[in-house]
Amino acid sequence: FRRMENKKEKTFQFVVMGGGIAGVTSLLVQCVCHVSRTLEEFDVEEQPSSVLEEKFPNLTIIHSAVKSLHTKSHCVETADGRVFGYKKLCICSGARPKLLTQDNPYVLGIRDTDSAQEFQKRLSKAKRIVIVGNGGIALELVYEVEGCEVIWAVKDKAIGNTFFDAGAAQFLIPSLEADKPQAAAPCKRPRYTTEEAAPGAYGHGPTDSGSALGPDWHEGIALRGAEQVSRRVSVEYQCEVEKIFTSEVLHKSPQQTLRTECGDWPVYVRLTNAKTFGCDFVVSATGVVPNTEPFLQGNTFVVADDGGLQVDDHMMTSEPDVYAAGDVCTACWEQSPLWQQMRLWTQARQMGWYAGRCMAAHSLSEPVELDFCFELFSHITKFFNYKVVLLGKFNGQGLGPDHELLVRCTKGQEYVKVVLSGGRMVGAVLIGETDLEETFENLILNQMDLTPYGEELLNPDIDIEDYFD
Ligand SMILES: Cc1cc2nc3c(=O)[nH]c(=O)nc-3n(C[C@H](O)[C@H](O)[C@H](O)COP(=O)(O)OP(=O)(O)OC[C@H]3O[C@@H](n4cnc5c(N)ncnc54)[C@H](O)[C@@H]3O)c2cc1C
Ligand SMILES: NC(=O)C1=CN([C@@H]2O[C@H](COP(=O)(O)OP(=O)(O)OC[C@H]3O[C@@H](n4cnc5c(N)ncnc54)[C@H](OP(=O)(O)O)[C@@H]3O)[C@@H](O)[C@H]2O)C=CC1
Repeated sequence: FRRMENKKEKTFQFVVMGGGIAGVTSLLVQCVCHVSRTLEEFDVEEQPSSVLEEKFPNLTIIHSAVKSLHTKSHCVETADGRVFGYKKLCICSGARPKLLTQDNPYVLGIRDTDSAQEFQKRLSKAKRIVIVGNGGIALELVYEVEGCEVIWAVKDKAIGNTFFDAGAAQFLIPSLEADKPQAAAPCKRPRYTTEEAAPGAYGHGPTDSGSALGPDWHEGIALRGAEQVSRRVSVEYQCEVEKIFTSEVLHKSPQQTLRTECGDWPVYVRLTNAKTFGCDFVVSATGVVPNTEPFLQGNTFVVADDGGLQVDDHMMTSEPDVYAAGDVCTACWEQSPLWQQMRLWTQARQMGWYAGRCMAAHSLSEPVELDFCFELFSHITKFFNYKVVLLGKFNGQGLGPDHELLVRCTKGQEYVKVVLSGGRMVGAVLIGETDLEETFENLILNQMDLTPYGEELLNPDIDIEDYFD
């Protein structure tokens, strides 16, 4: 304790750890709070750290990873050996890909600019890749990759299990078989990217990654393989990876026939459905693990089952004066029946913003209430070139059999699913230009009894927006 006390170079009121969206939002709240207590809005834009420091005289940016945290002496030690004290600390260290196997050069994960560039480089020489996983990254890649055969291995009966049900999957599947529309709509949202990190800025090991890519990351990046084909995806349902082995192993094994069957490839993937595919490399799009390692040793953080730092309704971890936000944390407060955590850009931003507000309020001994954004889960994204809006318990999460579904689907145009519980709307999946999101968001929030409307709720001839206005 005394040794760390003596090593402290400086003690800051607030220390935010991590330069992703959660960290940036959280620290800007600190800066904004010091400039004006009433300022509530700001834009996140990429700027050199010197410009930020000039704009916010109370801000110091340190380009070094945190290698250890000493909660008892309220200080962090950076990879370059410096020690900084804090009054309040917010951990925003994000997450990293949960790879199928570690240290296999043929198994890639995608997280930050570097890993995306590596993927792009390897893809440009590839004729066939295997993508494993059934969530966000896999959904984006199978649609975007061209000029390369894709084998997509999913554990489930339908595609996209983290975002929608089998009905929505069935609606989307034909888009995988059709050609991509030529003139893609231009990206309207600003993309969130990072500057190249200074060499060694993030140390080694799990912390040497940059910030997560986030929405629209593949806009403007050519995801093209070495073949002259357009998109060619084969989905292998209800299977997992049994084994990944290289051609050297194959040469030594008695399974010579396998080589004749599968062709000559640098790496082979054996699936639990007994099929083996040779490929140039494997993309492990199998979720994330929160980056907590450097902070756990010597401290007594309560860690959730998914590996995240548990936080309460003030974004506080179990350690005094330590907050956490974004992918690194797990929301463990009593949640609104219409919200759930998913490791998403929007939630990282909301958590960062709210954590910043809580830190400022606690320092000023002011009360702070759980932010309204945690009342209702909402996510807007794009899959297979369709706008996708997810609201509330969009997949009936945690509702058991006690819920009812209403579905409206027009092939190639829209898929609308409403989840009702006790006659009230608790969730919705809207795919395509449905224009229903605002009305449904209101209906979910006001919990109006919709029993009298029955299936008319999704009658396309009724202007529902007008009706409930
Ligand atoms: C390919 C891809 C596409 C995505 N697309 C979408 C999408 O379309 N929509 C959506 O909502 N979400 C999307 N996401 C998820 C979203 O990007 C993340 O949920 C979000 O960016 C997490 O933000 P964060 O700030 O918590 O973590 P991160 O962005 O991971 O930032 C963590 C930061 O902490 C730093 N760090 C780590 N360890 C240390 C340490 N010891 N010391 C100091 N710094 C450290 C890292 O270098 C990094 O800067 C996508 C993710 C990926 C990978
Ligand atoms: N447009 C968007 O909103 C996007 C969001 N993201 C976010 O980025 C992060 C990383 O994306 P991603 O890696 O796709 O993670 P996701 O959590 O979205 O999906 C991971 C998928 O991999 C499956 N899986 C896990 N382990 C295995 C295994 N051993 N074998 C086979 N399948 C497995 C999971 O199944 P199960 O669920 O059954 O465990 C799940 O289907 C996520 O937080 C995601 O939400 C990424 C891209 C786009």
